[in-house]
Amino acid sequence: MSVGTLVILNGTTSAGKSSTQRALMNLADEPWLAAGVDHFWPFIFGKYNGLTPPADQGFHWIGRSDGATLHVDELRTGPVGYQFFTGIHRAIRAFLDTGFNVVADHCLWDQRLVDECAAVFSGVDAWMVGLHPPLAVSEEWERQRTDKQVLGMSRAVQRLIDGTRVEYDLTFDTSTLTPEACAQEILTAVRERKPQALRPSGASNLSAAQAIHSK
Ligand SMILES: Nc1ncnc2c1ncn2[C@@H]1O[C@H](COP(=O)(O)OP(=O)(O)OP(=O)(O)O)[C@@H](O)[C@H]1O
Repeated sequence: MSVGTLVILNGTTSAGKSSTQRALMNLADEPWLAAGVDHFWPFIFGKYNGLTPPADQGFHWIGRSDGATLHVDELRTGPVGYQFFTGIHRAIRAFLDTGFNVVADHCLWDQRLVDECAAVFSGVDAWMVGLHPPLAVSEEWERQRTDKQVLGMSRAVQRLIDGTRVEYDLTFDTSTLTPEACAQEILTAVRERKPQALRPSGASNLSAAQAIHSK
């Protein structure tokens, strides 16, 4: 059985990742699974994700809640948060190993996550796709959302992503393209060439890969 292809859609919150993911699944001739952060988030949703302990061990949002809306200034990831991401990456790898193609929404807000993806998805055709509308646009989409009452998250996560050394096979300004146009271009690239951006870049990556494969 051959290993499936992976498309990682990396971008801040309200960047258009889920919209592009849905479009890709609809446009593709073969099955693609949506398996990304949004889908696994309910696994940890609760006290390890929020403003107060024990969220400092998971996903610690620095900010305030005024009851209806969470105002976020900063995000910090604790050991439980990193462990959770490792589980997500390995679960995606398990789907790929069954032969499924996977399109994963992700917020690679830490170089450690980028390096871990390079290790876990070693040997997979893994496309790194950046979805980057101007921050003012993702903040406007954030304000308009009815499914989340959170402000400031888009800016906080964008700042973290900007601090990584992630490289991309493709990038899109989702403020100027429809999700369908982005998805079509990704599917064409997947058909016609090989991805190159996600690769181990140092000794720490090698040791991460060795650690994973020796388990
Ligand atoms: N190209 C676009 N044009 C107009 N609105 C868009 C576009 N892409 C996304 N949006 C809007 O922005 C909001 C967030 O989109 P989406 O859920 O796809 O983003 P996301 O990156 O997956 O966000 P999150 O990480 O918070 O789940 C939605 O209300 C969506 O309708």
